[in-house]
Amino acid sequence: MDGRAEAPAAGTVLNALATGRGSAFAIDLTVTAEVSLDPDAESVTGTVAEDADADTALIERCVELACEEYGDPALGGTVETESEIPMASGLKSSSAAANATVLATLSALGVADDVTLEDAALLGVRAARETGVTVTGAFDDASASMLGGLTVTDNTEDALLARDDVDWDVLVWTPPERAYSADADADRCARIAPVAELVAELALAGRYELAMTVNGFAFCAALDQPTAPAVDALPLADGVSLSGTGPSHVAVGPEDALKEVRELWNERPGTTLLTTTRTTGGRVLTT
Ligand SMILES: Nc1ncnc2c1ncn2[C@@H]1O[C@H](COP(=O)(O)OP(=O)(O)O)[C@@H](O)[C@H]1O
Ligand SMILES: O=C(O)C1=C[C@@H](OP(=O)(O)O)[C@@H](O)[C@H](O)C1
Repeated sequence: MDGRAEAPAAGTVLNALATGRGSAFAIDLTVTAEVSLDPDAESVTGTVAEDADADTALIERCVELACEEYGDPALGGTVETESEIPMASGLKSSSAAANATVLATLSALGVADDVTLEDAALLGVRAARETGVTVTGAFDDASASMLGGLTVTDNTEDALLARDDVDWDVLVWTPPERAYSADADADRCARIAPVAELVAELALAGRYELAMTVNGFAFCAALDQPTAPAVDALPLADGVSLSGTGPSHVAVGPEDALKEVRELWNERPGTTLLTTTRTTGGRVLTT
């Protein structure tokens, strides 16, 4: 009973830590998960290909919950992820790893076609809450990764408020530091709720690029992240924001403009990457 699946990373339009409402868009960097289920195995053992010391509780819980809900809770086995997404950098590696793992498990159980992508994403959100890797559940990030395109959600109710296809070039700057979302200062984020309300209104009106720019300045202030990368990017890009709780930043706009921003961001420590949005989200792969 084997299954394989992939799911993409995402960038932020609205960070949900202020009000519970969030918005994110899928980008073309992926996590692949391989699951092998075994009735004789006593538990689920996870491995992260790039990092032998990484916390595997999230992906192990995803396999367990998918077996409990759609198969046999007594099943054990293995899960291994292989990822292009830097971990704990604001690019939603946790949501993508959870989504890929849930889909790979459903495929191993032979029920992937019977479960909607939204329900599969909600199972990953449950696993993320249970293993403490999230503050709000991060259904904004999970839905963008699983459904592709751009989503707006209310994470307090795990409700999908809107989904849209966007077709953007995307520049990502990833500093060398890591920032685990579970460690973010949620109380300071809650203080900027009036700005987050405005960002939600802009996003629900389809003014995504302006929404993300306002989000970026506000959350950089709340989370003590630098605003200079946004000031570098703003005259050139259509939108720029701190992604999630950082430290990565994302900018969207015409490719030529993003190449100019890249030259400025390349002077900072870390790496830059030019990619695109993705309208397809999580999917089962052949084993
Ligand atoms: N490739 C992966 N495989 C397994 N688990 C992962 C992977 N990437 C992230 N995670 C889980 O997600 C946690 C990081 O989540 P988080 O701080 O929210 O970062 P991000 O912003 O990248 O989602 C890790 O500690 C780990 O539990
Ligand atoms: O844990 C959470 O509830 C969230 C974490 C943040 O993302 P990162 O995990 O990318 O920092 C944020 O953008 C998201 O809206 C909600």
